[in-house]
Amino acid sequence: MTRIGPLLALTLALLTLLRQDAEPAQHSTAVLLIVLAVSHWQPERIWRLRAWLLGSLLLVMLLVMASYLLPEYWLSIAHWNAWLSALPGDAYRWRPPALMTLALLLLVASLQLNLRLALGAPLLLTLSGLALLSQALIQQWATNIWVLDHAAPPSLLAAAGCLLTVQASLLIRHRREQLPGLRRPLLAGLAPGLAALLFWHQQTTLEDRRQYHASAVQSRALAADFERENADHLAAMRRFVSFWELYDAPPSDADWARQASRYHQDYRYFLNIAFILPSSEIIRVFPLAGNENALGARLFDDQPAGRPALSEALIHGREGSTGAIDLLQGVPGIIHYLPVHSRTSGEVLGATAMVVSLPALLDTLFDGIDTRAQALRLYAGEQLLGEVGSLDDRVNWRHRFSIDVGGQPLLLDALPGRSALLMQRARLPEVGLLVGLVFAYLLYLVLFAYQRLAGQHRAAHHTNQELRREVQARSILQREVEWMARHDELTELPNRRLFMETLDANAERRPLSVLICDVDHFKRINDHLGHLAGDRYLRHIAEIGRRVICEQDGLFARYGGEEFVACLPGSDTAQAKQLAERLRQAVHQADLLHHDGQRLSISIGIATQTQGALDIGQLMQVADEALYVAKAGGRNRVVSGRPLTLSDGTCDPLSTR
Ligand SMILES: Nc1nc2c(ncn2[C@@H]2O[C@H](COP(=O)(O)OP(=O)(O)OP(=O)(O)O)[C@@H](O)[C@H]2O)c(=O)[nH]1
Repeated sequence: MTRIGPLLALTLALLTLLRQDAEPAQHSTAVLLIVLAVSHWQPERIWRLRAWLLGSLLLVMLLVMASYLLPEYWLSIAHWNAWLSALPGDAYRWRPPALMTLALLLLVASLQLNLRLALGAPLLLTLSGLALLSQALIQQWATNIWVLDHAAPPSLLAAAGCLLTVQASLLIRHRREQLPGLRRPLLAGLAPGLAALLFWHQQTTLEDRRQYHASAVQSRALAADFERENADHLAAMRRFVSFWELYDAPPSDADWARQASRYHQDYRYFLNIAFILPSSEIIRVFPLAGNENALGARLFDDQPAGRPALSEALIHGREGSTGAIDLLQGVPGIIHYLPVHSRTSGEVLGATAMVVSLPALLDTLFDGIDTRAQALRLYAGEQLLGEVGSLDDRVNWRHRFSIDVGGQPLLLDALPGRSALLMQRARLPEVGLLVGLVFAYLLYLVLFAYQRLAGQHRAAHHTNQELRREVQARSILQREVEWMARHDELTELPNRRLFMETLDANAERRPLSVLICDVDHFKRINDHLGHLAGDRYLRHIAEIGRRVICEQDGLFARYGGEEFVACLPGSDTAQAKQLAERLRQAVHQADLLHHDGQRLSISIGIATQTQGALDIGQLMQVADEALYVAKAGGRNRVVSGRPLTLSDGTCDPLSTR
């Protein structure tokens, strides 16, 4: 599609360009499409050509859009025409329709933006599609009272559609992974874009109707002027006739000339004012100059077209009017015949003829009318009686009015000129459309940026959470490691290290006792009941030790293997012995049996320091010796250690009491 599309668009545009009957606006649109189609190829060596083509296109289309937007009093159509005088015809007629210009402008812009999502290319393409679609739909709903051409022909719409499809497929192919995130900004941008298009359509239709009705009213006023002028000169001629009725005889030459000249002055379009005898002979005519051939003419014979009207006046004594006929003077005109009755006898003395030259009447009426604003044509039936104004560049409107001229119907056609209508035309529809589209574009950009930022924020938040979880896991691990460094995993008691640290921490405390407890014949438990049972026994002893020792604010720890130790700050030998005894008994009474049913027991050695500097090594050694004594003494007993030797060489006298 990316190769065939531009080729197809190029062909369609070329075919339109070659059509003889195409409007100038179609030619210019076709040229723009051809340049745009060529810009879709990306010649590797001459990539600058493409940038140059697109830049020029953008400039041209911005100028065209400006011509739709700028108020007439800022930059008049005459100015545009003067600048573009090199183009044949009226430059305004070369201007592509507004929606087509917009659709192409959006296509060029999205190509210039390299179809980047962050710069709004998807929205531009969608809006361009909407502009093309609405043109196709407008053609269906055409009201035929457009001032501006709103729709390009189907071939050009199809060409633009091809280029749009090419760009859309390129965008989908290259930015596929980012498309799912586009939904929200695209829909949000489309809503005001669509509203702007609808607003434009509604406003432009209203403006067309307003201009149509305004020009119809203007033309109707002209028709009314025409009828009024006709009624005025008839009324004047009736006054003229009543003067001759007072005269009661055919007028003399001098009198006729004097009276008729006044009326002729007021109504310049009277070719002449004549007096006709009942025999239809013209005996008086004013002005004589130019009407010499009329004087003496017998109208029944010489102007048969006017005979019925003249008979009305001369035979029946009523006003008669010829309608539009060819006059003796060789121009189209209307003759009104008004009978002149004798004041005394009432007989018809003759008739006054008022010969109206239609071209002169039209000149009088249309004097001062802007012939660029409208062309006027006057018909009698199918016969064209006169016209003013050029018929070039007219909109497709015709206001037709029937005018009663002395009982004869004439038709007045008013054909409004396009450039005058453009001058009076409001720019609101196009301005509204542009403002709406700019708003839609900005909304897209804001939402797109917001969505992208929100995505980045979510990713950062996710990473943060991961990091926090990692830190938590590591700190738990750290605590576990720290705990394990100071505790025994099997019994969960403090281990040897924590025991030593506790002793260090209580180095100043006196008295200070330690117990070393050893399970009696534990090997037998392992051997006969298995290591798992041995472990369970150790955990049970640990539980008993923790309960008993911690009650006295002491620390019960596993020293290693089946050996436990207790640190009893503030306990003298007696208190330590009492506690050790309670511990021993508690273990002995627990439900811990050897395989042969004998109760499990422990032996405990005690060492107490009541004064002097703490010597942990000696303290532990004394307790160990006491344990040895307890073992040697038959086990399941508590033995206090020997007195400790202080650093000054004296004995700790209270250490065994
Ligand atoms: N199940 C188990 N056994 C252990 C553990 N640590 C040490 N032991 C066992 O404890 C036993 C200690 O035995 P010995 O040192 O010979 O002493 P004993 O059998 O308790 O006899 P006396 O101390 O002389 O009363 C050994 O069989 C070790 O394998 C442990 O964590 N779990």
